[in-house]
Amino acid sequence: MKDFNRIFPEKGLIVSCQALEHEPLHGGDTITKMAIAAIESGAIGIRTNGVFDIHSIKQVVKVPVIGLIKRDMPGSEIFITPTIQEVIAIVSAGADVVALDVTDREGRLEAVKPLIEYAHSAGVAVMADVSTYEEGIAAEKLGVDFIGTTLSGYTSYSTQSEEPDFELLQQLCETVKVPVIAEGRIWTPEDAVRAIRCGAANVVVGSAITRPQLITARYVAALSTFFSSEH
Ligand SMILES: CC(=O)N[C@H](C=O)[C@@H](O)[C@H](O)[C@H](O)COP(=O)(O)O
Repeated sequence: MKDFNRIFPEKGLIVSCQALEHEPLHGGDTITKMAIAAIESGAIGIRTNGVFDIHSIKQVVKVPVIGLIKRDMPGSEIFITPTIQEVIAIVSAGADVVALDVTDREGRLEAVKPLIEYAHSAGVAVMADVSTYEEGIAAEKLGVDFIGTTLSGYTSYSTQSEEPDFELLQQLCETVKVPVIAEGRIWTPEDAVRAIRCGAANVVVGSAITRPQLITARYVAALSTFFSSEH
């Protein structure tokens, strides 16, 4: 088990900087610049996807980087760091923490064991992205270093909501010994503070800071609602 306090000695904001191929900010050094901007403003860590961005961000920031690789596997719903190949690539790219899916789908709770072992053998911590309380408990038993509420709302059987899953966060914080990271649909500074009040060790914010297309869409939707209600 890694020493969480050594990786993130202070509580604070981790900014998720990610753009998949179909997203407008994908490519070049855009995501690295996002990460630099986040760090300049006080973020204590970065979460990012893919070997290129992990490696490039590690060259220019001193804060810990949580790395993941999203990969579509035919016939599978497991998307975040599905196999050991991705773990090896994330470790080689220099990430301080590997994030991976620890959901109760497709026998994953068994299949993920060698992925966790590999990261630990390389001296790299593991963040378990879970969607339910039971998965969080299972993740702790598997020896992960911290647990994120990342996948709540993204499995068919988890709570579906537009809001962050504060209930899951609170339940996990009250039960597990490993630090719990609040992640998923945190859109306001108030949400972030509420997450810390629930007992979160840190808060990951992604789209609300680094996906301008989604930020823009929220403003456009609010204005459209207003204009349509005028008539
Ligand atoms: C479900 C999934 O694939 N989540 C991904 C995990 O890395 C990212 O796309 C999210 O941006 C990240 O979890 C932060 O969440 P939010 O963008 O809601 O602040």
